[in-house]
Amino acid sequence: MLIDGHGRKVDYLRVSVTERCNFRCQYCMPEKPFSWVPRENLLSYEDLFKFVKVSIDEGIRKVRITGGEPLLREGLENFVKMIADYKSDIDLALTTNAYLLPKAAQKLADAGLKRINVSLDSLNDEVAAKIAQKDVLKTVLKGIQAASDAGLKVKVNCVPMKGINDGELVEIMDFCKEKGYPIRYIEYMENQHAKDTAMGLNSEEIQAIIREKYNFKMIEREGSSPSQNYQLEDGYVFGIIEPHKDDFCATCNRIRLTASGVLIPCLYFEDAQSIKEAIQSNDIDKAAAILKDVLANKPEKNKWADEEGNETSSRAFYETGG
Ligand SMILES: Nc1nc2c(ncn2[C@@H]2O[C@H](COP(=O)(O)OP(=O)(O)OP(=O)(O)O)[C@@H](O)[C@H]2O)c(=O)[nH]1
Ligand SMILES: C[S@@+](CC[C@H](N)C(=O)[O-])C[C@H]1O[C@@H](n2cnc3c(N)ncnc32)[C@H](O)[C@@H]1O
Ligand code: SF4
Ligand code: SF4
Repeated sequence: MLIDGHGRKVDYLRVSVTERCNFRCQYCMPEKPFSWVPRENLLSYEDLFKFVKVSIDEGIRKVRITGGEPLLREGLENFVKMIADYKSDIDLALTTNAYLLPKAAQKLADAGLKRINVSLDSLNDEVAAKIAQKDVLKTVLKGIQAASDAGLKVKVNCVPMKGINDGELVEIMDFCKEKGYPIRYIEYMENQHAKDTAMGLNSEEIQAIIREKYNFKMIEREGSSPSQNYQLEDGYVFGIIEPHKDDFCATCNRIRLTASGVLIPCLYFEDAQSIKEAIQSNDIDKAAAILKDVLANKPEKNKWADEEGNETSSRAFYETGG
């Protein structure tokens, strides 16, 4: 079992396979980042898998593949298969913008992927294009349907932004409700890579908008998910990811590995250590020791809602995988 320096059990590894992306979401990477990690600095799938194996052996029970846009990296289904074949009862999932799912969904399901979380910020062509800075909506909707048709369990992520998509939060929920997908609204997290004008809605503001149409109550959190869940009177469950709440980090069970082998203890903080050399020299004991050291130094919480005001993170979401 893996326990961090604050006594929290850590059983969830998020692995970013690339920082590149085919979208430029305003809240994540509005301009093309000026220096992508060169391809030769990326860990191969075999090396990423070696670390996933170490983590599973040490107590990780949930692995999420993310990015950048993970489907941009060729052969992702091979990586999925390596993990699924190693331990079939791992909660293995993917977070994607869905654009490349029409072709990839069935291959991923065949390789052993169980579920998928997709980003859907708007159901309006122009608004979706404004957020992603590309005409994406039709293909995204096809991708989500392809995932569902391939038997993957789908959840939808939506980042509400003031003056951009806040007028359609209920409509997006109704779409998800009809399709049977749980939706989670994510509070925008301040960071230095987002568009300067980006402004998110907090949980209370999101709830007030939903309450204009639906009554709902707060319910228990589901397993190790970061989402606080709420239930409508007809039983439909939606979630809000509320990192600005004081107790959000109290139940943190997550650690992140980047595509170049940097192990990041927290989405928010700078401190991180590389497992690249240990993995590439097959020094498994050293990789396990780095994992434990990073966990021992995992910070207690973020400072997005510090007393002195929101503190902005220099961490890029496209690099850490969100
Ligand atoms: N601050 C913070 N935000 C997080 C954390 N984990 C997830 N999030 C936010 O929630 C977003 C959605 O997460 P997903 O990639 O869908 O994964 P998940 O919510 O853990 O997935 P489930 O297991 O299906 O609940 C992330 O991209 C982040 O924006 C966390 O540890 N800290
Ligand atoms: C970094 S993306 C990577 C996976 C994939 N490209 C996608 O968009 O689903 C993972 C998640 O991070 C979320 N995200 C990115 N920037 C964010 C921000 N500033 N605040 C809150 N969530 C953010 C996205 O909405 C998405 O759900
Ligand atoms: S949120 Fe995902 S899709 Fe949007 S720019 Fe970031 S990595 Fe790309
Ligand atoms: S901000 Fe850091 S400590 Fe808090 S939940 Fe996210 S990863 Fe965990």
